[in-house]
Amino acid sequence: MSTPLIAARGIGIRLDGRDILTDVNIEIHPGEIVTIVGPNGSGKSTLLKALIGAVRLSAGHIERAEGLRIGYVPQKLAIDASLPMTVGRFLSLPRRVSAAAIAAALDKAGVPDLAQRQMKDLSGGQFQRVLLARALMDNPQVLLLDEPTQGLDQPGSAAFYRRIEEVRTELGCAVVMVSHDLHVVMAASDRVLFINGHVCCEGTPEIVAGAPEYRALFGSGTKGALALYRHEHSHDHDHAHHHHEAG
Ligand SMILES: Nc1ncnc2c1ncn2[C@@H]1O[C@H](COP(=O)(O)OP(=O)(O)OP(=O)(O)O)[C@@H](O)[C@H]1O
Repeated sequence: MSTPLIAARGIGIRLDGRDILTDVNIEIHPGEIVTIVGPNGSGKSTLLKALIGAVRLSAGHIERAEGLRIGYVPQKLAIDASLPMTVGRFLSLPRRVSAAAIAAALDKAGVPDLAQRQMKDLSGGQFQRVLLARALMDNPQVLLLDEPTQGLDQPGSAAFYRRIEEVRTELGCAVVMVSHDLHVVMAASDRVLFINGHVCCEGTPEIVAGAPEYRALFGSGTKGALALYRHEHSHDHDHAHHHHEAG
């Protein structure tokens, strides 16, 4: 197996005296799509932030490939509606980039014509695409997305995930995302990590969807959707899957 781009080894995170994550191990390999699922408050966003190095660990460590380029789409980004700012300007923050680089990033995000538009006038779906464009600016080897389709309707989020798969194919980047859109995500992921303060189970979407921990929480309703959306990948994955004791 390839050398991981990011590897978390036995990490723990304690915030305000509470253990949020305990003994989490995760490896991200080039080109794979990994989805993190779990109930509200289970530590998904915290895990993503830890992977980019934005949260202090209370145990374990994280290894990143040297010079690793990371793109990150945060869960929330509030922009003051009274502040006039074009999409192009937004993509030029915090450091100035060329108009060509802006156009290329918007193109990759699937919204080539938005550069002159005002940020405050964008629809929810367009806004998410602009955040994606920003994350793609530096041609990342790993793209991390925290609930990127919240607020989008079903066709909107399906289109977003299709774009993510295309970006993965075009750039060859790994994708790590947190999502509640279980149907679509389970179908588009190579590997799923179900967390609830620790890794409850992980493996292919089929393995996780069939795991008792997953079914207890989300039911078995994704089965039909999986069959519907699941498609053949042109490359092989030989990731081992593990079950961990919950609790
Ligand atoms: N800065 C912080 N200080 C203290 N507690 C925090 C902090 N950030 C997050 N938490 C707590 O950590 C737990 C995990 O939060 P996190 O946002 O990672 O969950 P999540 O799985 O992403 O949830 P959701 O699905 O609701 O977005 C929550 O109980 C949250 O209140």
